[in-house]
Amino acid sequence: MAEAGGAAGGGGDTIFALASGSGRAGVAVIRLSGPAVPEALAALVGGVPEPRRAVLRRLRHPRTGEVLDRAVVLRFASPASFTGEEVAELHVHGGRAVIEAVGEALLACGKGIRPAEPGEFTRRAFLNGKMDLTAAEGIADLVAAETEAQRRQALAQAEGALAATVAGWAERLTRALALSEASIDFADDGVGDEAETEALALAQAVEGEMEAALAGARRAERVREGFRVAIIGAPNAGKSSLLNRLAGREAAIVSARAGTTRDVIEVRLDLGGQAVTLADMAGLREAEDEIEAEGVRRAFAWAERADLVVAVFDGTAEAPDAATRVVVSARPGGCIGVASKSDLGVRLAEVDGVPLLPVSSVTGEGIERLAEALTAAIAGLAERGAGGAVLTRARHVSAVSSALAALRRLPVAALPEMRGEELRLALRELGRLTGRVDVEDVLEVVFRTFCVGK
Ligand SMILES: Nc1nc2c(ncn2[C@@H]2O[C@H](COP(=O)(O)OP(=O)(O)OP(=O)(O)O)[C@@H](O)[C@H]2O)c(=O)[nH]1
Repeated sequence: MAEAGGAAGGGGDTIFALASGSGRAGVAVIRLSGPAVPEALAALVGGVPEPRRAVLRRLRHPRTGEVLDRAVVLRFASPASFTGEEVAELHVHGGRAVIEAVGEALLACGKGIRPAEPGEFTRRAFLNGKMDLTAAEGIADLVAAETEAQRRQALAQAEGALAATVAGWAERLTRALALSEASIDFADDGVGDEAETEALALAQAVEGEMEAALAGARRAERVREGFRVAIIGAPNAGKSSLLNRLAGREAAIVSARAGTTRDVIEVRLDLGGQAVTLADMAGLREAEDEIEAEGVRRAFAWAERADLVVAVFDGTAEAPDAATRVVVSARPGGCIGVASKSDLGVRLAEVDGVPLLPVSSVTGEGIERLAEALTAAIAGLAERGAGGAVLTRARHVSAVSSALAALRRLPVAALPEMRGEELRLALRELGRLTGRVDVEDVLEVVFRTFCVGK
């Protein structure tokens, strides 16, 4: 971390932002970080409180002396703070006017005090060596987490689970590099071969762990972003009605006219603690016009990338429709079959060995069972490949893939010098992952997604 740390973290400015949510609330927390925090506190509350002791103070405008609010003030002295800088929290009453007045008072303190950019607190924490880049990402995910699984995964990452795994890989590869170099130096003494063998063994073990981590990455990414479930079926099969029933609200338009849904309609659900994006789409058939044709194309594309498909067959029909049947047969195991409109009597019980669950969006029959089946299927997907290092983002996957590619080239590298080069390359990729090297180009990508106040 040392390379990225140091004075670069503060940039001299002192920043502030509302750290709690916007909107009326009992308490709002305004957070400050930077060298001018003690002076700002002196100007606002008439003194600099002892670190880590909550004190109740009148908060005054530094120029007019007008009392703005009574606040609980909490100060953290550098470096023992979230950002590593001087930090303070002002717990004020959570009204809009209070928050605005305090913001204005802070600006009136001068001394390079300004509102924070999104993610700037965490960015400073990272630059001051308080956490690595993966932990910073974990914090962003934790703030954004909507479900239990997301919260758990994000917290583990924020607490350094991925960083620890990567550090373990880097340590062994560094040792392999040292051995590899020693083998060049001592080639004549006969110890070279032994060192070389040990270096390769170390690299191979890391290789295996990286492969396992990459295999679990899709699952981790899904936990973070939500699993994708497509509702497919013929026009008028009852897809939109089913989506509305499952979502518990009228998200999609239901109409007796076939071909009503033309674009993909997505709703977010929490199924057993997992975030799920459930999508209703155009009915699969020969489209009657260009717009519908585009809808059908999008439907196929969405369904293809889906983690799970709910195939809706019109339960009152004598035979299953061909297009939906094709999709079902193409996804053995990745499909839940439904016979819709069960209140009108069901004639279809299974399609090509896939049992159909009778469901009625009118009476609600079977909806609970369908939700349970979906929850179990998603839980199964989330379980698959669980454990080990968790690569939650494309950025992680790309860095580990590149490192792995370098390690795979090791055994075929003709010269020991070339092997050293590959090991350095792999280490560099791991450094990018944690933010130890090439920081600037990844910083923007990582912190762009943060909210203000974090
Ligand atoms: N009796 C009964 N009618 C239903 C049920 N589900 C849907 N319908 C009716 O079937 C028709 C089509 O329903 P939708 O939900 O719009 O079907 P869809 O598959 O989304 O249709 P498209 O958007 O055209 O692809 C509407 O008239 C609904 O009222 C059900 O469970 N029972």
